[in-house]
Amino acid sequence: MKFGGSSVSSAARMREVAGLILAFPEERPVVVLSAMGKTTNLLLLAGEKAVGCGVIRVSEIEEWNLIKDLHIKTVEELALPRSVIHTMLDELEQLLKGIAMMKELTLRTTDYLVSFGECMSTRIFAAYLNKIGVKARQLDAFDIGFITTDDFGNADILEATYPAVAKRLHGDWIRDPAIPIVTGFLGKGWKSGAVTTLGRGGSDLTATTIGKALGLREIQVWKDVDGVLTCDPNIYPNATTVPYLTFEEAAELAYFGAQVLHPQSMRPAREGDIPVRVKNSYNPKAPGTLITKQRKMDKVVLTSIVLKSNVTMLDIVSTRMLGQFGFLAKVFSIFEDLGISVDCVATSEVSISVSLDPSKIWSRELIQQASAPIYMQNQELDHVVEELEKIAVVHLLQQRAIISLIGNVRRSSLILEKAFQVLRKSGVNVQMISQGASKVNMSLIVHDSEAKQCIKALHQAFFEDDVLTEVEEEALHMS
Ligand SMILES: Nc1ncnc2c1ncn2[C@@H]1O[C@H](COP(=O)(O)OP(=O)(O)O)[C@@H](O)[C@H]1O
Ligand SMILES: N[C@@H](CC(=O)OP(=O)(O)O)C(=O)O
Repeated sequence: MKFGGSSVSSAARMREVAGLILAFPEERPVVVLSAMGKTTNLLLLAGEKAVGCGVIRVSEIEEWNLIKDLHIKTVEELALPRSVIHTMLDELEQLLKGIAMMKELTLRTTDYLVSFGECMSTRIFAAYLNKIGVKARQLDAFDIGFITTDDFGNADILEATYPAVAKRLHGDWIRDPAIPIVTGFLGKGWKSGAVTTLGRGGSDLTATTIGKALGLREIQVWKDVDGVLTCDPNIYPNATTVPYLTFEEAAELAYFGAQVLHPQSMRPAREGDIPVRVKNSYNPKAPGTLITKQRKMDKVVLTSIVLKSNVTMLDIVSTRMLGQFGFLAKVFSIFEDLGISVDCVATSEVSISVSLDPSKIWSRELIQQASAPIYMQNQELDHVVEELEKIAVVHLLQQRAIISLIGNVRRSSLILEKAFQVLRKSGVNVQMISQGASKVNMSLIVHDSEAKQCIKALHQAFFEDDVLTEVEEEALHMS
């Protein structure tokens, strides 16, 4: 069972979560927790401020004080001794002073800094369960076998993790049975031995990794929404719960920007064929979303609409210095060399249009907060364009958005017909379309400023107009 930051944001929420775990007394759950509430963001901001504020003023950093007050208040309200987090808070303050002294914050130090969030939430929660008579054991993921690449900020879990984690959790249980309370989001770099993080929202991946390692019956991820919804409720509040999804649909949805699941989190669940249930810790009676290998698709047209904003597109037209194969290979080798990942692709004989994954071009944290400063985006993009211009004419299109229509591939013509009808009525011009042969995702690129309005119009047409048009009825009958 994984509980996200919103589920453990206060003492009251921790009591609720304890209640949810105890509601299944016959189960032997493994619990994964994220940092309390917005602690990860606060730690990142505190770190950035420490770089420039000087050692003496560290104690005045607003975010540091918010973190300290929240954790102390939680410990007090749960009637736990302060010693539960005392050492952690002291170490965290020392670290912030160290950053202030060095006047620099490397990616490696950033990962160590944000790890305090999960290290504290799990210590508090395990102490609380023990206090109410439920035997629990706090575990730091980086100490129990989560071995990752050394890509600080966005590390990948290595294969060796599965046997190591299984051995440790089994061993612990046999020696001294207790509910494991594991830090989400964290790992240990295999070369550096330092703490790494799995990318924002990475606790989902921690949970599915444990699920696969132990071959569990089900993985539950508890959030603050009734499951995976038909679109982001912050963009359009009429979004409704999607009751069933396949791993493939969920992975596409997450990869193309739905914040509700970590992009890589479906992989271990799919490999281990372990169902994932997304539930709402604020509304536990709601059935949530069940994600499995297969589901009945005959009545399914569209499943969900996802938005990825702040996307950069490159329109690359060959100068014909290379043949067609050589051209495509060269373009992709440039992206590979610069470590840039491509989301959508459309090609013709002599040109290729691609959209670039914003989180791979510049720092994830800056993207998370808002858009990165323009000078920073441009510096990194200039380099790509410079390389590409050796073989092509390149047009850079910024502030674009990818609208992904996740749905039934066998209904793709129907979905596209309806989508284009809606967009035409809204006066929106689609700038690029991308669809794989057997994929569940059709992506449309529009201007960022029009994207939210498009999502609303598409949602209304696909999910709120109860009467299916003639075309749809016909298509459904033909199946
Ligand atoms: N398609 C979607 N379905 C559900 N939630 C979504 C979707 N797209 C974006 N969200 C946002 O994701 C949030 C839940 O994800 P997250 O913040 O990572 O939860 P947690 O911190 O509890 O793990 C929701 O509160 C919602 O605002
Ligand atoms: N605390 C980390 C990891 C995580 O998974 O968080 P959440 O479950 O609250 O999205 C983050 O904010 O990215």
